[in-house]
Amino acid sequence: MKSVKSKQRLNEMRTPARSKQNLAQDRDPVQVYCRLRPMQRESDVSCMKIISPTTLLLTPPATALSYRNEGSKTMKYTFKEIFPPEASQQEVFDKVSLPLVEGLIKGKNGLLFTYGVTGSGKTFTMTGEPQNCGILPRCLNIIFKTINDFQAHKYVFKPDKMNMFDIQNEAEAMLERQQELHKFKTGKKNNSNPDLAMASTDITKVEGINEDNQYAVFVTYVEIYNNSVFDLLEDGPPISRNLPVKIIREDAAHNMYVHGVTEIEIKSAEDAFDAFYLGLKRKRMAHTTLNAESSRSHSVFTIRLVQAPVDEMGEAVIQNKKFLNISQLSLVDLAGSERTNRTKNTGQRLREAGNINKSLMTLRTCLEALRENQINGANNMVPYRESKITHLFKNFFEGEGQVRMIVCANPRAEDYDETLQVMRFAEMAAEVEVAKPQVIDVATTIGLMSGRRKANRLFTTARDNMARPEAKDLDLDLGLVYSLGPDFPSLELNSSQAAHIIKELMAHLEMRISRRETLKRSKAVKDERLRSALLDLEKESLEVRSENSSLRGQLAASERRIRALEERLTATENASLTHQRKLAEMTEYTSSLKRDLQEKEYLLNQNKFEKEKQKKILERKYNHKIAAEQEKAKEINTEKERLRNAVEEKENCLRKVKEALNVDMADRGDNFDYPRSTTEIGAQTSHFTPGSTPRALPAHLLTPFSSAPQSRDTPTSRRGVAVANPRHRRSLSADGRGWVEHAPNKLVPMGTVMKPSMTNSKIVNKLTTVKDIANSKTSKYCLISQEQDTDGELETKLYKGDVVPTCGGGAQVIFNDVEMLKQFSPTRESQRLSSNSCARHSGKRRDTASSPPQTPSNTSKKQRVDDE
Ligand SMILES: Nc1ncnc2c1ncn2[C@@H]1O[C@H](COP(=O)(O)OP(=O)(O)OP(=O)(O)O)[C@@H](O)[C@H]1O
Repeated sequence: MKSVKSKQRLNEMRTPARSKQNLAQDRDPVQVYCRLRPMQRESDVSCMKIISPTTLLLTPPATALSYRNEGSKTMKYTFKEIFPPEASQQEVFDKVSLPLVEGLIKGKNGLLFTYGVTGSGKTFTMTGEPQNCGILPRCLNIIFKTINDFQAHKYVFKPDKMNMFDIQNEAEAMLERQQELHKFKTGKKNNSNPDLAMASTDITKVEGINEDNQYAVFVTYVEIYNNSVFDLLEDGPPISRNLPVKIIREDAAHNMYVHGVTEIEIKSAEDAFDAFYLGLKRKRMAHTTLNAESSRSHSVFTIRLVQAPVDEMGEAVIQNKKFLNISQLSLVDLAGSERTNRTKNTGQRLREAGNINKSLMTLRTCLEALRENQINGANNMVPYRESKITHLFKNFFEGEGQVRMIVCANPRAEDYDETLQVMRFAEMAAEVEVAKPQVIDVATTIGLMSGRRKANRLFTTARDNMARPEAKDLDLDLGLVYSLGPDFPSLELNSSQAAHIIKELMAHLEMRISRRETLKRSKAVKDERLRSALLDLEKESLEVRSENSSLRGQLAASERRIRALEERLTATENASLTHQRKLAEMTEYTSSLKRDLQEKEYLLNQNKFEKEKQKKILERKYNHKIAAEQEKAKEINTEKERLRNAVEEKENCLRKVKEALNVDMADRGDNFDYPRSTTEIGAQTSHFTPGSTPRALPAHLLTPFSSAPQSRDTPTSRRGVAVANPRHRRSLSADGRGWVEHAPNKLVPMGTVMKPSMTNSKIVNKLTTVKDIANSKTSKYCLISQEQDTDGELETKLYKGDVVPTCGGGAQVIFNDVEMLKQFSPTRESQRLSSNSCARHSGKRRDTASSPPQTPSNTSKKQRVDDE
């Protein structure tokens, strides 16, 4: 009979659905929390104030509709708890969701939904952000942390497509795992998401897990859009316009479920995130296809935890579907409520808004009806079926479970009217009561002792340890496993087999009695052993105690020593502090010195830089000057070239004249022999050109008084035509530009008529300073010298040159002409003969083919010599 009863209890405990008899059960109100989001802009005005951890005050702004109707009447709303804008995700999770997860682990159902105006933070609260995850990822994390060591192998529990689960044995499960492995190898894609950073959130375990159960987690993710249910985890192509709409059905235990929904078995939090992100991705793709927005749909993520007890050996799951416990936690992110006339939506949006508002209104109506029924004991029909969302969660309100709601609110005044509606709904929802879930430990009802799995583990460890060589001397009794044997056989008494069943039962009971006796005996032996072990322990304990008291004495002495050391340490620390202070001062002083040094180094560098700059400027200037000098030298060369050309031209002219004269004389019968060429003339003139070879010039061009050339063979001489050489002036020829006349102190007066005279000149006897020639006025230089020739005649030479400024600021004299003045007596033969040598100049003698005219009046003769 006991077995029948336990069967009944098992059937009751399996699902969230409870029939009307639950009304008599303990009930809990729907727990409503409120979370305020931070204001987006500083200019936003808040219409809310938290006046206590549970009370919120709403003040209507002048722009609100309700202000027109009700004036500035403030409204107070009470919640289980209010989370201010600065509340963290962890805080919200700990207060709201952790108890639901604890319930789930213990086999209880839970429903959590976020409700609020669009943009009030529902999704932020439920899903969160990658680095600041919300309730959903935290739930997944903590569930897996808790059940990790007690998970069943994959496919041991398998959805039966009717909202229940089958249990497979290890071999079947392994076969399916292998098939899955093969599927993966043949290219099943991985949906891992980079946002999995959420997985790293550090969350501790939930306490109180039943260690004698094996667990498996299954998830589904559906979306309710325009009052149609879509499966977000369905395999296949991304959601298209032909969305397969799912229907809601009731299972054998009167639980509502989405028929044909994809339920994925999850083995780790990472797998769960993969599934969640796959759903999110499909949701976004679907919304893009449908041109919809995420806030326009309700999304429901359901975690189902299946647990079943392990057998008496503590190893495998008991292969009995009836022992399964299925608990579920549904996390619902409701679409944002809004007033259509405020958003001015049209077309598709208006339809969406209409559907959202309709489903939220249905939720409200259902809760109102429930509340009425609960308060007044009425039996009004609750219109769950009018909306998919209420239809799906009917069991939570009709059956057992914990229902929690987070009302998200944006405190800005703009949202006041919508927020007011949300608050009214929340107030009403908080009055609805839901039956407290009851959970029965199946194992105890069927006589299984707790700690089976632990015992099995210890047993296995001990057996493994015994196999180790160091344990061979140990006397261990692994003994019996304390179990009364297999399950009771079927106890259903029907007339035909009653005798047989009773017989079977008697045999079973006898076996159990004998087993009990054996166990008792074994227990007595073990008790005895335990007692002696305890005695040994007691003895050991006494020894330890005495040792302990001696150690205490030592400890006290040590403590005294430590105190003394501590005092010394304090004194040393004080001294150290003083030193540190000094060190800090010195460091400060050093750093100030360093700063000074750096400043000075900086100035030094600046000076250096300035100097470099100056140097560069000077170099540039100097280079300019050199370039100018070179330019000038080039000009001079060009000028010289021009003059040379002019001389050549004139030479040509003269040659032509000479030829003409020759012809003329020949006509007249004169036989006058002129030199044929300039080489015959022998007189050479050279311009001063640094590095150039002196060029030949006809002699008659070199002498100011040169007459027509006369042949030596010719007895008669004839005066030639005086030709003016523009370059070679005769006496008084110095032009008017600034001359420096450098003459010896005592010039011998010669009493000549052809006295060189230089106007605008400066006479110096000695060049003492550079300024004598290096100034802007001086451009010519003349050095006058007097010597005696071999005949004792006085010879005056004028070395003439151009003063050219140099780039260094000085001047150089380039000698380009020598004038010579010489007197001799016409009566002296020797003097006459030597007249030819007059054309000679120190080291550079010129031979003139023609002699100057031998006239008495022409006693003074001047010859020009171009010299370097
Ligand atoms: N408590 C909060 N702290 C910081 N930011 C928040 C908070 N609540 C909401 N937000 C921010 O506000 C914005 C809107 O939030 P969210 O998308 O969660 O609103 P919603 O109510 O889900 O909107 P909808 O109904 O349109 O989907 C997001 O950028 C989110 O990051």
